[in-house]
Amino acid sequence: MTHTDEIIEKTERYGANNYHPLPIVISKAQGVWVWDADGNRYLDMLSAYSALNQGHCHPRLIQTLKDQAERVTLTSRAFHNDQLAPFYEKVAALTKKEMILPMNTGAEAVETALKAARRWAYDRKGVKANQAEVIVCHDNFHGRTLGAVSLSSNDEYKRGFGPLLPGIKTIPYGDAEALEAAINENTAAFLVEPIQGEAGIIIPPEGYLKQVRDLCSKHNVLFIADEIQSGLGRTGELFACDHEAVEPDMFILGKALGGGVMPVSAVAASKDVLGVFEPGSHGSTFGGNPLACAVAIEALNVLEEERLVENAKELGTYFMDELNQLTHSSIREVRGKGLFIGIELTEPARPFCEKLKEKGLLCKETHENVIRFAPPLIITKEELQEALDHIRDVL
Ligand SMILES: Cc1ncc(COP(=O)(O)O)c(CNc2cccc(C(=O)O)c2)c1O
Repeated sequence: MTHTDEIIEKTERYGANNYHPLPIVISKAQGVWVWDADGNRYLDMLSAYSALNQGHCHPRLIQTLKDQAERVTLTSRAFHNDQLAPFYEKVAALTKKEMILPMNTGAEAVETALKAARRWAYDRKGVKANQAEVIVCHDNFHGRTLGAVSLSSNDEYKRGFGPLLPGIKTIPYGDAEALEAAINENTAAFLVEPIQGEAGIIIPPEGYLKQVRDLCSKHNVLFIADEIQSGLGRTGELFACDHEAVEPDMFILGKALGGGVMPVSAVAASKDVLGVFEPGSHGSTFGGNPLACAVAIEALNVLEEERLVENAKELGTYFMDELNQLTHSSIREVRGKGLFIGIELTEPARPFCEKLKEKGLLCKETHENVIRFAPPLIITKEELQEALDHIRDVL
């Protein structure tokens, strides 16, 4: 039995069966590369679903982690710490928002956004108590907590977890008319992924985000952009909303905000929105901890100073052009923006992901028949060409 086999056997013996991972055990990682327990090297084309935009174990992030870990790691919010204010300042400048609320996971930030939107509806918009509604899109993915799965249209995410949150309306993605029809005087917010990730890299029609912006302004509804997966350079712009020069009322950030080193998420909005929270109304033990904040500040510095957004735009265009020349009969569509790309097949994608793994390329199927490619944004053209060599062998 190999070391890989031993690890997988123990995982299956003790671990809850809530994932179906590829049969690979990663024991080392650096940049775009990972190594399995038996010393085989792979090109990571998934980036932990866009949490590793800066690449694995970025030296600047590891050094920041070590330095901060020797100073202070956690204070709770019962006291100030010297990393939180600089984190606030950095994220506020990045999002052009007045106020930030720090959390840890993406789902926690989504829950925060839902609470802020509902309270804003009651305290600022005058919606009657417990009547606030939030509009979301079919095939959304906003996390696995009970509030987040209440938003989902996917039964496998919801079965057996009821009763779920009331006050949720679901409309087709990309349909601005459906949004206007769903809005009423109780609508607090429209929560949307500017590009849907887990649905299979679904890009809305050109102009959709601008229509959303105009409708939400017209009807005094909060436009909340969940940029946890699409943000921080992934699509070739800083935020996916930037493709249409649209400013949402609220950004939800996560994943690469922590540089793939620490769980860090945040909600960014105006004082009018995030000012609805008063002491004791919301919080988190680890939210805004100094270790996470120090790493997040450096993760954003790396994003800017290593020009990762520009790299994603330039290499994303190259990658898409090359993928569009594939001729495999099972390819239905190649779609994406920047280095956020999906190949939709006419058959299950899993076997192709397993073949690519055998070639030394790691990716994962999403929604059964889509292969998603989302490499770290530090990837070079030469590394992308190596990935393309493997992809051409399989597709
Ligand atoms: C758009 C979006 N919003 C919220 C979340 C939730 O973030 P957290 O996972 O940090 O709570 C995501 C997460 N995206 C995502 C993608 C693929 C797998 C998984 C998984 O739960 O294993 C999660 C996401 O892609």
